[in-house]
Amino acid sequence: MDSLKIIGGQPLSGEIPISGAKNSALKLMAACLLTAEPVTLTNMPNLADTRFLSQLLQTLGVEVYWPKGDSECRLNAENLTSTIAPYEQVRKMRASFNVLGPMLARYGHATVSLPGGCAIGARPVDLHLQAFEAMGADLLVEQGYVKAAAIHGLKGAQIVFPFVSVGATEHAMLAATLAKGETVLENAAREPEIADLADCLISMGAKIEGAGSSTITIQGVDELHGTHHKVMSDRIEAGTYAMAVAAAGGHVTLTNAPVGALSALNHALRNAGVKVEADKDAGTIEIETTGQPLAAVNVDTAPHPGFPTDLQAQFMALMSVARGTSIIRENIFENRFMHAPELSRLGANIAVRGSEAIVTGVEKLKGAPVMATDLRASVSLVIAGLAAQGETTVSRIYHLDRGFERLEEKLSAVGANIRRTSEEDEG
Ligand SMILES: CC(=O)N[C@H]1[C@@H](OP(=O)(O)OP(=O)(O)OC[C@H]2O[C@@H](n3ccc(=O)[nH]c3=O)[C@H](O)[C@@H]2O)O[C@H](CO)[C@@H](O)[C@@H]1O
Ligand SMILES: C=C(OP(=O)(O)O)C(=O)O
Repeated sequence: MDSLKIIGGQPLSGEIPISGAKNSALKLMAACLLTAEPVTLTNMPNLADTRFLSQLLQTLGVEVYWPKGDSECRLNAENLTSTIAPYEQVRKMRASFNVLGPMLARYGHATVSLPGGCAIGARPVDLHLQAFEAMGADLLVEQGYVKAAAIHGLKGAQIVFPFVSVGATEHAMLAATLAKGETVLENAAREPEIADLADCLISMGAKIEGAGSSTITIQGVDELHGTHHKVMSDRIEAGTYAMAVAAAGGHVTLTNAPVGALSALNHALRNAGVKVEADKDAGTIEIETTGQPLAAVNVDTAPHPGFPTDLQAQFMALMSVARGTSIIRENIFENRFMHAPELSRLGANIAVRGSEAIVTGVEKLKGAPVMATDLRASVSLVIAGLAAQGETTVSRIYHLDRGFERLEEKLSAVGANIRRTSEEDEG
């Protein structure tokens, strides 16, 4: 199993290119199931998650042309050979559940295992299922699988989500593109990845209005066609590197950055005393520290445009070295503080009380062996390791490989002392 060895204390300087967004790419890949024509996605991130989904799509009969390391991926779902997505593949990743809606909408039936994903809470799929039922599907949940049928096709519906769900919004939108009549999604998620998915679907012939707002209206069409679509840049990756620079110190420009999608983080970083310059035309975000200690800042995670839960662990690592006490509230997932005890191994002072973490900044963290527990928790340990004195070893980094493309290469290029080791290297 691979680990990362980090010698902290090096300031970072230079440029970090931001990859395509994992959380957008996965739903865009699922969209290929809606059409018999090829869908070509560019700016695709090469990640364990996107490669897993490509394997699942191939199991269903999708022809995938995606050479190793390439950022262009061509998907052709002309002839599906199966509409059953098996447990062994779906359990690995939450977003693989999103193949259900497109297959149900195009073929009138689909059987998909209940999903896996990061262990950050219970993560039921009841809102997804309620949306399909409202669209006329018959559902049976049996032996860990959702069996869905809509023999005469899905029909448009008025769906009011009781709370905001990114996955359910995307899933209902995907299915509604081929339903008969109008679907209105109320209290829809407003994450930038939803607008990216809608843009791609519109370029395939879908009729969608309001994506990016809390009411999305979809007029179903009879069929969709192929398209070329560029995956949006990863705001979580960009935010993570911004915090790595803030924690380690230095001056870095993030290129191909999702300018405009990170306002809650930028606001928090500026309040902490970090210089943040976003240039929309150039697609860059410049991050620079002043040499002064960071100020403690409170954050509450919330659906977009609030502070993203996927940046909460990284912000906790940053606040571990700020001056004063910050309160971090996690409002989206009920079990997303697993990085706190690991950060404490490096000397962080964090008390967790329910959905609140009280972080009292220390002057210096000290390197230690730590273990990654989920994707964003893992990268928070990398950030802390970059800021710490001495050597930190982060083990179980297969979590990191799910969502960060060439992490150690990108960080080394700006001066970080970080390298990947495998058990064989250790002898
Ligand atoms: C692959 C992907 O894009 N993952 C992202 C997506 O996850 P995901 O789409 O799973 O997150 P949701 O927005 O759906 O989850 C929000 C909350 O709603 C709950 N819920 C959700 C659906 C449902 O049917 N019932 C229910 O109770 C969840 O348990 C959670 O507490 O959005 C999250 C919130 O921004 C991010 O942290 C994840 O990185
Ligand atoms: C929680 C995440 O992913 P998933 O929803 O696939 O578990 C994430 O990207 O931070």
